[in-house]
Amino acid sequence: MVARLLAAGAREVRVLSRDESKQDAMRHRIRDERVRYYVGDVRDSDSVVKASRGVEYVFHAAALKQVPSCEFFPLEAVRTNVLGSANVVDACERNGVETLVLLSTDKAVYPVNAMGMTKALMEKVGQAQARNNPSARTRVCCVRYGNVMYSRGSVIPLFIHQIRNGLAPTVTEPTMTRFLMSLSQSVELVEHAFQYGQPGDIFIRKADACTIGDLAIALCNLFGAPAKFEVLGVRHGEKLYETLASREDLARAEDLGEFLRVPVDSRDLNYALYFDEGDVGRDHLTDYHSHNARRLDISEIMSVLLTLPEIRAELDAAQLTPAAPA
Ligand SMILES: O=c1ccn([C@@H]2O[C@H](COP(=O)(O)OP(=O)(O)O[C@H]3O[C@H](CO)[C@@H](O)[C@H](O)[C@H]3O)[C@@H](O)[C@H]2O)c(=O)[nH]1
Repeated sequence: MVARLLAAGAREVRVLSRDESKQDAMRHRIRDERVRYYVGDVRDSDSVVKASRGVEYVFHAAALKQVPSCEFFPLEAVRTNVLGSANVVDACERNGVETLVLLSTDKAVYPVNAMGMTKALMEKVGQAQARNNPSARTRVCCVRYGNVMYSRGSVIPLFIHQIRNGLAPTVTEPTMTRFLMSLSQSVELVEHAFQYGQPGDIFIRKADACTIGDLAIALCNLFGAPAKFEVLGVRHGEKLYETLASREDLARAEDLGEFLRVPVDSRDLNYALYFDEGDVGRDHLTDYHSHNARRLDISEIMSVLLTLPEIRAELDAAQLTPAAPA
Protein backbone atom coordinates (compact mmCIF):
# COMPACT_ATOMS: atom_id res chain seq x y z
CA MET A 1 0.00 0.00 0.00
CA VAL A 2 2.82 2.39 0.90
CA ALA A 3 4.54 1.65 -2.41
CA ARG A 4 1.30 2.30 -4.33
CA LEU A 5 0.70 5.59 -2.51
CA LEU A 6 4.23 6.78 -3.23
CA ALA A 7 3.91 5.81 -6.89
CA ALA A 8 0.63 7.75 -7.03
CA GLY A 9 2.49 10.89 -5.95
CA ALA A 10 1.59 11.16 -2.24
CA ARG A 11 3.33 14.13 -0.61
CA GLU A 12 3.89 12.21 2.62
CA VAL A 13 3.02 8.72 3.87
CA ARG A 14 3.05 8.02 7.60
CA VAL A 15 3.47 4.52 8.95
CA LEU A 16 2.21 4.00 12.50
CA SER A 17 3.09 0.66 14.07
CA ARG A 18 4.51 -0.89 17.20
CA ASP A 19 7.55 -2.63 15.79
CA GLU A 20 10.55 -0.35 15.32
CA SER A 21 12.56 -3.24 13.90
CA LYS A 22 10.06 -3.88 11.08
CA GLN A 23 9.94 -0.13 10.48
CA ASP A 24 13.72 -0.07 10.15
CA ALA A 25 13.64 -2.94 7.67
CA MET A 26 10.98 -1.05 5.70
CA ARG A 27 13.02 2.17 5.80
CA HIS A 28 15.95 0.33 4.22
CA ARG A 29 13.77 -1.34 1.64
CA ILE A 30 11.75 1.69 0.56
CA ARG A 31 14.34 4.51 0.84
CA ASP A 32 11.99 7.42 0.22
CA GLU A 33 12.06 10.63 2.24
CA ARG A 34 8.31 11.02 1.91
CA VAL A 35 7.76 8.07 4.29
CA ARG A 36 7.65 9.02 7.97
CA TYR A 37 7.67 6.38 10.67
CA TYR A 38 5.72 6.72 13.92
CA VAL A 39 6.18 4.22 16.72
CA GLY A 40 2.89 3.84 18.56
CA ASP A 41 -0.03 1.52 19.13
CA VAL A 42 -3.67 1.72 18.11
CA ARG A 43 -4.49 0.81 21.72
CA ASP A 44 -2.97 4.13 22.76
CA SER A 45 -5.36 6.79 21.54
CA ASP A 46 -2.81 9.57 22.03
CA SER A 47 -0.32 7.95 19.64
CA VAL A 48 -3.00 7.61 16.95
CA VAL A 49 -4.21 11.20 17.38
CA LYS A 50 -0.65 12.50 17.06
CA ALA A 51 0.18 10.40 14.01
CA SER A 52 -3.03 11.37 12.17
CA ARG A 53 -2.81 15.13 12.73
CA GLY A 54 -2.86 16.92 9.35
CA VAL A 55 -3.48 13.63 7.50
CA GLU A 56 -6.03 13.33 4.67
CA TYR A 57 -6.45 9.55 4.30
CA VAL A 58 -5.97 6.64 6.70
CA PHE A 59 -5.73 2.91 5.90
CA HIS A 60 -6.18 0.87 9.07
CA ALA A 61 -4.59 -2.57 8.89
CA ALA A 62 -3.26 -2.95 12.43
CA ALA A 63 -4.65 -6.14 13.96
CA LEU A 64 -4.07 -9.28 15.93
CA LYS A 65 -4.74 -11.69 13.09
CA GLN A 66 -3.62 -15.16 14.07
CA VAL A 67 -6.71 -17.26 14.77
CA PRO A 68 -5.19 -19.67 17.34
CA SER A 69 -3.41 -16.99 19.39
CA CYS A 70 -6.55 -14.82 19.55
CA GLU A 71 -8.40 -17.88 20.92
CA PHE A 72 -5.95 -18.05 23.81
CA PHE A 73 -5.91 -14.28 24.39
CA PRO A 74 -9.35 -12.99 23.34
CA LEU A 75 -9.14 -9.82 25.42
CA GLU A 76 -5.93 -8.88 23.65
CA ALA A 77 -7.86 -9.21 20.37
CA VAL A 78 -10.61 -6.98 21.79
CA ARG A 79 -8.05 -4.36 22.84
CA THR A 80 -6.36 -4.17 19.44
CA ASN A 81 -9.06 -5.08 16.95
CA VAL A 82 -12.09 -3.43 18.58
CA LEU A 83 -10.93 -0.71 20.96
CA GLY A 84 -7.85 0.07 18.86
CA SER A 85 -10.03 0.45 15.76
CA ALA A 86 -12.42 2.72 17.70
CA ASN A 87 -9.40 4.85 18.63
CA VAL A 88 -8.51 5.09 14.94
CA VAL A 89 -12.08 6.12 14.01
CA ASP A 90 -12.14 8.76 16.78
CA ALA A 91 -8.69 10.12 15.93
CA CYS A 92 -9.68 10.50 12.27
CA GLU A 93 -12.86 12.37 13.13
CA ARG A 94 -11.03 14.57 15.61
CA ASN A 95 -8.32 15.47 13.09
CA GLY A 96 -10.72 15.94 10.17
CA VAL A 97 -9.27 13.05 8.13
CA GLU A 98 -11.29 12.83 4.88
CA THR A 99 -11.36 9.05 4.36
CA LEU A 100 -10.68 6.05 6.56
CA VAL A 101 -10.58 2.51 5.15
CA LEU A 102 -10.81 -0.32 7.69
CA LEU A 103 -9.41 -3.71 6.67
CA SER A 104 -11.58 -6.65 7.68
CA THR A 105 -11.68 -10.37 6.90
CA ASP A 106 -14.01 -13.16 5.78
CA LYS A 107 -13.60 -14.52 9.32
CA ALA A 108 -15.81 -11.63 10.49
CA VAL A 109 -18.85 -13.25 8.81
CA TYR A 110 -20.76 -15.63 11.12
CA PRO A 111 -17.66 -15.60 13.32
CA VAL A 112 -16.76 -18.53 15.51
CA ASN A 113 -13.33 -17.42 16.68
CA ALA A 114 -12.17 -14.40 18.69
CA MET A 115 -10.23 -13.01 15.74
CA GLY A 116 -13.35 -13.01 13.52
CA MET A 117 -15.63 -11.77 16.30
CA THR A 118 -13.38 -8.80 17.03
CA LYS A 119 -13.06 -7.97 13.34
CA ALA A 120 -16.86 -8.16 13.02
CA LEU A 121 -17.10 -5.65 15.87
CA MET A 122 -14.56 -3.44 14.12
CA GLU A 123 -16.88 -3.40 11.08
CA LYS A 124 -19.76 -2.46 13.40
CA VAL A 125 -17.75 0.36 14.98
CA GLY A 126 -16.98 1.79 11.53
CA GLN A 127 -20.57 1.44 10.33
CA ALA A 128 -22.00 2.95 13.52
CA GLN A 129 -19.79 5.99 12.99
CA ALA A 130 -21.25 6.39 9.50
CA ARG A 131 -24.85 5.78 10.60
CA ASN A 132 -24.85 7.84 13.80
CA ASN A 133 -23.00 10.87 12.46
CA PRO A 134 -24.39 11.93 9.09
CA SER A 135 -22.41 15.16 9.35
CA ALA A 136 -19.15 13.37 10.24
CA ARG A 137 -16.02 14.87 8.77
CA THR A 138 -14.53 11.43 8.07
CA ARG A 139 -15.95 9.02 5.47
CA VAL A 140 -15.43 5.55 6.99
CA CYS A 141 -15.68 2.41 4.84
CA CYS A 142 -14.54 -1.18 5.12
CA VAL A 143 -13.05 -3.89 2.95
CA ARG A 144 -13.39 -7.59 3.57
CA TYR A 145 -11.25 -10.23 1.91
CA GLY A 146 -9.99 -13.78 2.23
CA ASN A 147 -6.53 -15.24 2.67
CA VAL A 148 -3.75 -13.21 1.11
CA MET A 149 -1.33 -15.66 -0.45
CA TYR A 150 2.16 -15.66 1.02
CA SER A 151 1.26 -13.10 3.74
CA ARG A 152 3.46 -13.09 6.81
CA GLY A 153 2.82 -16.00 9.18
CA SER A 154 0.42 -17.73 6.78
CA VAL A 155 0.34 -21.29 5.49
CA ILE A 156 2.03 -20.88 2.08
CA PRO A 157 5.44 -19.71 3.38
CA LEU A 158 5.18 -22.40 6.06
CA PHE A 159 4.53 -25.17 3.51
CA ILE A 160 7.39 -23.93 1.32
CA HIS A 161 9.75 -23.87 4.30
CA GLN A 162 8.75 -27.43 5.17
CA ILE A 163 9.08 -28.70 1.59
CA ARG A 164 12.45 -27.01 1.08
CA ASN A 165 13.70 -28.69 4.26
CA GLY A 166 12.66 -32.11 3.03
CA LEU A 167 9.56 -32.33 5.26
CA ALA A 168 6.02 -33.18 4.22
CA PRO A 169 3.72 -30.13 4.59
CA THR A 170 1.53 -30.29 7.71
CA VAL A 171 -2.10 -29.98 6.58
CA THR A 172 -4.72 -29.36 9.27
CA GLU A 173 -7.68 -30.76 7.31
CA PRO A 174 -7.28 -31.54 3.58
CA THR A 175 -10.91 -30.72 2.69
CA MET A 176 -10.86 -27.33 4.40
CA THR A 177 -11.31 -24.51 1.88
CA ARG A 178 -10.07 -20.93 1.78
CA PHE A 179 -10.49 -18.01 -0.64
CA LEU A 180 -7.20 -17.12 -2.33
CA MET A 181 -6.16 -13.57 -3.13
CA SER A 182 -2.87 -12.00 -4.13
CA LEU A 183 -1.49 -9.02 -2.26
CA SER A 184 -2.04 -6.79 -5.30
CA GLN A 185 -5.70 -7.89 -5.51
CA SER A 186 -6.20 -6.96 -1.86
CA VAL A 187 -4.57 -3.57 -2.41
CA GLU A 188 -6.85 -3.00 -5.45
CA LEU A 189 -9.86 -3.65 -3.24
CA VAL A 190 -8.63 -1.10 -0.70
CA GLU A 191 -8.09 1.43 -3.50
CA HIS A 192 -11.58 0.78 -4.86
CA ALA A 193 -13.15 1.39 -1.45
CA PHE A 194 -11.03 4.50 -1.02
CA GLN A 195 -12.15 5.93 -4.37
CA TYR A 196 -15.80 4.97 -4.49
CA GLY A 197 -16.94 4.12 -0.94
CA GLN A 198 -19.92 5.83 0.65
CA PRO A 199 -19.93 6.17 4.47
CA GLY A 200 -20.47 2.77 6.07
CA ASP A 201 -19.99 0.70 2.88
CA ILE A 202 -18.31 -2.69 3.03
CA PHE A 203 -16.53 -3.76 -0.16
CA ILE A 204 -15.87 -7.44 -0.81
CA ARG A 205 -13.65 -8.85 -3.51
CA LYS A 206 -14.95 -11.99 -5.18
CA ALA A 207 -12.30 -14.70 -5.25
CA ASP A 208 -11.60 -18.29 -6.23
CA ALA A 209 -11.12 -20.90 -3.52
CA CYS A 210 -9.24 -24.17 -3.05
CA THR A 211 -8.85 -26.98 -0.56
CA ILE A 212 -5.80 -26.91 1.68
CA GLY A 213 -4.92 -30.47 0.64
CA ASP A 214 -4.79 -29.36 -3.03
CA LEU A 215 -2.76 -26.29 -2.07
CA ALA A 216 -0.17 -28.50 -0.34
CA ILE A 217 0.04 -30.84 -3.35
CA ALA A 218 0.34 -27.89 -5.77
CA LEU A 219 3.32 -26.58 -3.76
CA CYS A 220 4.92 -30.06 -3.61
CA ASN A 221 4.60 -30.27 -7.40
CA LEU A 222 6.09 -26.81 -7.95
CA PHE A 223 9.06 -27.57 -5.71
CA GLY A 224 9.62 -31.04 -7.17
CA ALA A 225 8.80 -32.83 -3.89
CA PRO A 226 6.74 -36.04 -3.47
CA ALA A 227 3.02 -35.20 -3.55
CA LYS A 228 2.15 -36.05 0.05
CA PHE A 229 1.33 -34.30 3.31
CA GLU A 230 0.92 -35.00 7.01
CA VAL A 231 -2.53 -34.42 8.55
CA LEU A 232 -2.55 -32.44 11.83
CA GLY A 233 -6.22 -31.88 12.58
CA VAL A 234 -8.16 -28.61 12.78
CA ARG A 235 -6.62 -25.89 15.00
CA HIS A 236 -8.38 -23.89 17.75
CA GLY A 237 -11.20 -21.73 16.41
CA GLU A 238 -10.89 -22.76 12.76
CA LYS A 239 -13.81 -23.16 10.36
CA LEU A 240 -14.02 -25.73 7.57
CA TYR A 241 -14.86 -22.95 5.13
CA GLU A 242 -14.99 -19.14 5.22
CA THR A 243 -17.86 -16.85 4.20
CA LEU A 244 -17.13 -13.62 2.34
CA ALA A 245 -20.74 -12.44 2.18
CA SER A 246 -23.65 -13.62 4.31
CA ARG A 247 -27.15 -14.01 2.86
CA GLU A 248 -28.07 -10.90 4.89
CA ASP A 249 -25.24 -8.99 3.17
CA LEU A 250 -26.27 -10.35 -0.23
CA ALA A 251 -29.85 -9.14 0.21
CA ARG A 252 -28.52 -5.57 0.31
CA ALA A 253 -25.44 -5.95 -1.88
CA GLU A 254 -24.76 -4.27 -5.18
CA ASP A 255 -22.87 -6.51 -7.63
CA LEU A 256 -20.02 -4.53 -9.18
CA GLY A 257 -18.51 -7.39 -11.20
CA GLU A 258 -15.23 -8.07 -9.43
CA PHE A 259 -16.50 -6.56 -6.20
CA LEU A 260 -19.61 -6.53 -4.05
CA ARG A 261 -20.69 -3.37 -2.27
CA VAL A 262 -22.73 -3.84 0.90
CA PRO A 263 -24.20 -0.51 2.00
CA VAL A 264 -24.81 0.19 5.66
CA ASP A 265 -28.31 -0.46 6.99
CA SER A 266 -29.14 3.18 7.54
CA ARG A 267 -32.48 2.77 9.34
CA ASP A 268 -32.48 4.46 12.71
CA LEU A 269 -33.54 2.95 16.02
CA ASN A 270 -37.13 4.09 15.52
CA TYR A 271 -38.29 0.76 14.10
CA ALA A 272 -41.97 1.69 14.32
CA LEU A 273 -41.43 3.81 11.21
CA TYR A 274 -40.46 0.71 9.29
CA PHE A 275 -43.18 -1.56 10.58
CA ASP A 276 -45.25 -1.35 7.39
CA GLU A 277 -42.32 -1.80 5.06
CA GLY A 278 -40.35 -4.34 7.06
CA ASP A 279 -36.93 -5.34 5.86
CA VAL A 280 -37.71 -6.46 2.35
CA GLY A 281 -35.30 -8.14 -0.04
CA ARG A 282 -34.12 -11.10 2.05
CA ASP A 283 -34.49 -13.43 -0.88
CA HIS A 284 -30.99 -14.89 -0.76
CA LEU A 285 -30.95 -18.35 0.70
CA THR A 286 -27.27 -19.00 0.35
CA ASP A 287 -24.16 -17.27 1.57
CA TYR A 288 -21.10 -16.71 -0.60
CA HIS A 289 -18.50 -18.99 0.92
CA SER A 290 -15.34 -20.90 0.04
CA HIS A 291 -17.20 -24.23 -0.33
CA ASN A 292 -19.57 -22.87 -3.02
CA ALA A 293 -17.21 -20.39 -4.74
CA ARG A 294 -15.32 -21.41 -7.89
CA ARG A 295 -12.92 -24.17 -6.82
CA LEU A 296 -9.41 -24.19 -8.31
CA ASP A 297 -7.94 -27.61 -9.11
CA ILE A 298 -4.29 -28.50 -8.47
CA SER A 299 -2.99 -27.32 -11.84
CA GLU A 300 -4.94 -24.05 -11.57
CA ILE A 301 -3.51 -23.47 -8.09
CA MET A 302 -0.01 -24.04 -9.50
CA SER A 303 -0.66 -21.46 -12.22
CA VAL A 304 -1.95 -18.93 -9.68
CA LEU A 305 1.04 -19.51 -7.38
CA LEU A 306 3.42 -18.97 -10.28
CA THR A 307 2.04 -15.46 -10.78
CA LEU A 308 3.34 -14.46 -7.33
CA PRO A 309 6.79 -12.81 -7.31
CA GLU A 310 7.46 -14.34 -3.86
CA ILE A 311 6.97 -17.88 -5.20
CA ARG A 312 9.24 -17.13 -8.17
CA ALA A 313 11.89 -15.87 -5.74
CA GLU A 314 11.55 -19.02 -3.60
CA LEU A 315 11.94 -21.20 -6.71
CA ASP A 316 15.00 -19.19 -7.77
CA ALA A 317 16.48 -19.55 -4.28
CA ALA A 318 15.93 -23.31 -4.47
CA GLN A 319 17.43 -23.22 -8.00
CA LEU A 320 14.35 -24.87 -9.42
CA THR A 321 12.64 -24.36 -12.73
CA PRO A 322 8.93 -24.57 -11.99
CA ALA A 323 7.20 -27.76 -13.07
CA ALA A 324 4.55 -26.87 -15.65
CA PRO A 325 1.00 -27.25 -14.32
CA ALA A 326 -0.56 -30.41 -15.85
O1 LIG B 1 0.39 -25.84 9.51
C1 LIG B 1 -0.67 -25.44 8.98
C2 LIG B 1 -1.21 -24.15 9.18
C3 LIG B 1 -2.42 -23.82 8.55
N1 LIG B 1 -3.05 -24.73 7.77
C4 LIG B 1 -4.34 -24.41 7.12
O2 LIG B 1 -4.13 -23.47 6.10
C5 LIG B 1 -5.26 -22.62 5.95
C6 LIG B 1 -4.81 -21.20 6.02
O3 LIG B 1 -4.21 -20.95 7.28
P1 LIG B 1 -3.46 -19.57 7.61
O4 LIG B 1 -2.55 -19.22 6.48
O5 LIG B 1 -2.88 -19.68 8.99
O6 LIG B 1 -4.63 -18.52 7.53
P2 LIG B 1 -6.00 -18.41 8.29
O7 LIG B 1 -5.98 -19.02 9.64
O8 LIG B 1 -7.07 -18.89 7.34
O9 LIG B 1 -6.08 -16.83 8.50
C7 LIG B 1 -5.52 -15.94 7.54
O10 LIG B 1 -6.49 -15.54 6.64
C8 LIG B 1 -7.51 -14.70 7.12
C9 LIG B 1 -8.52 -14.45 6.04
O11 LIG B 1 -9.39 -15.55 6.04
C10 LIG B 1 -6.90 -13.44 7.65
O12 LIG B 1 -7.91 -12.62 8.18
C11 LIG B 1 -5.94 -13.81 8.74
O13 LIG B 1 -5.39 -12.66 9.26
C12 LIG B 1 -4.90 -14.75 8.22
O14 LIG B 1 -4.02 -15.17 9.23
C13 LIG B 1 -6.23 -23.00 7.06
O15 LIG B 1 -7.21 -23.83 6.50
C14 LIG B 1 -5.37 -23.77 8.05
O16 LIG B 1 -6.09 -24.79 8.73
C15 LIG B 1 -2.50 -25.98 7.55
O17 LIG B 1 -3.07 -26.79 6.82
N2 LIG B 1 -1.34 -26.30 8.15
